[in-house]
Amino acid sequence: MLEPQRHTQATTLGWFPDLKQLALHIDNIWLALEIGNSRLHWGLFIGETLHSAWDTEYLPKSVISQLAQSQTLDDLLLQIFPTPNKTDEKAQHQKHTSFPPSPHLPILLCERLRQRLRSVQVSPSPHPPIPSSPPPLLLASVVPSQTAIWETYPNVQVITLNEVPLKGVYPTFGIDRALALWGAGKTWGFPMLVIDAGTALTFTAADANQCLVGGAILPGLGLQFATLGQKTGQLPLVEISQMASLPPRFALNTTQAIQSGVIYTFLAGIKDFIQAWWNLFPQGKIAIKGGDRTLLINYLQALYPDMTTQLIVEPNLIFWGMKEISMANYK
Ligand SMILES: Nc1ncnc2c1ncn2[C@@H]1O[C@H](COP(=O)(O)OP(=O)(O)O)[C@@H](O)[C@H]1O
Ligand SMILES: CC(C)(COP(=O)(O)O)[C@@H](O)C(=O)NCCC(=O)O
Ligand SMILES: [K+]
Repeated sequence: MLEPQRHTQATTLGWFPDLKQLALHIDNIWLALEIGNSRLHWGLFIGETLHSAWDTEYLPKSVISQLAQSQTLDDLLLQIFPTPNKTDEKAQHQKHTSFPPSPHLPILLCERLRQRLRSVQVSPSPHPPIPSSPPPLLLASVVPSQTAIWETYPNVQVITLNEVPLKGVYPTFGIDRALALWGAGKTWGFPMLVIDAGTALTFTAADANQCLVGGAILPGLGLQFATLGQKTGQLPLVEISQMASLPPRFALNTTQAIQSGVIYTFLAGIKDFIQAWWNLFPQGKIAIKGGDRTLLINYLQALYPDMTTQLIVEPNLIFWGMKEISMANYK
């Protein structure tokens, strides 16, 4: 399987060839926010470089209105990631769930950036300007109630479907699917199929002409377990985290029977879509994203190793799509 280093690692400041060049970009810090049905996905960009990416839970309305008052980037990042005091560090960490990099990384890196910039002479000003009051926020959301809350942020631009140059889309097509497909295709080429293992599992494909072929939507892994737990009289709520390895297919207890039913049909369904895709486009590429991508890839690898080597795993596809759109807007 390909996990391209260039994209999946949070780019460190060292990525910039020299500090003067970095200083030129310091005014060009912007935040990308994708609102999914489970949580928020954040990207911190310096110019065209994705500097870091992380996930948080939905933020309360009160925090969002405070963000609008932020005078500096530090203020803003502190709102998104309140600095935990020593006693409730663990609680804070759990509240602001994230994958690595740590939620504090942007703050630490911004501080490091400031320190380094202070030591660089950049004409005409000895201290290059630090971005003032809320940096631009590029927003893509599939949750209208959340979009409404974030529209109160002063420097927000909500991306709509007509800004994504993908051809042949239908009016109710999800902006997350459009951006992920666009980002993947622009990065690795078309034809492209994106599999998003998020709240919903989605398949979304475009042909060599960058035209939507179509796709499919079904309940994601978490939703499948949750629905069985919630909508039946005597099935327990099974958590994904309880499944340390593939369960026996023919299970002899309830928990494993649920795990087996959900996971084996999930994987078989994905395999079937992949094969159908390759029947249509033998050279078609496939990229996988979403909160359950790692689990999925590990199990796909165990069951169908040959197929898995051809999959591109990339959590930040939507941010590549957003970057393309923002670059096009500036041209
Ligand atoms: N800390 C977490 N919070 C929520 N979901 C998580 C977390 N870690 C892993 N997941 C998995 O991610 C899936 C949701 O995927 P994600 O891409 O975050 O959703 P969305 O983009 O729809 O908000 C869930 O099925 C869950 O199993
Ligand atoms: C299918 C989705 C619910 C997926 O959302 P997610 O699981 O990523 O939160 C979202 O893309 C959406 O609301 N789409 C609109 C319908 C469509 O794409 O046809
Ligand atoms: K998503």
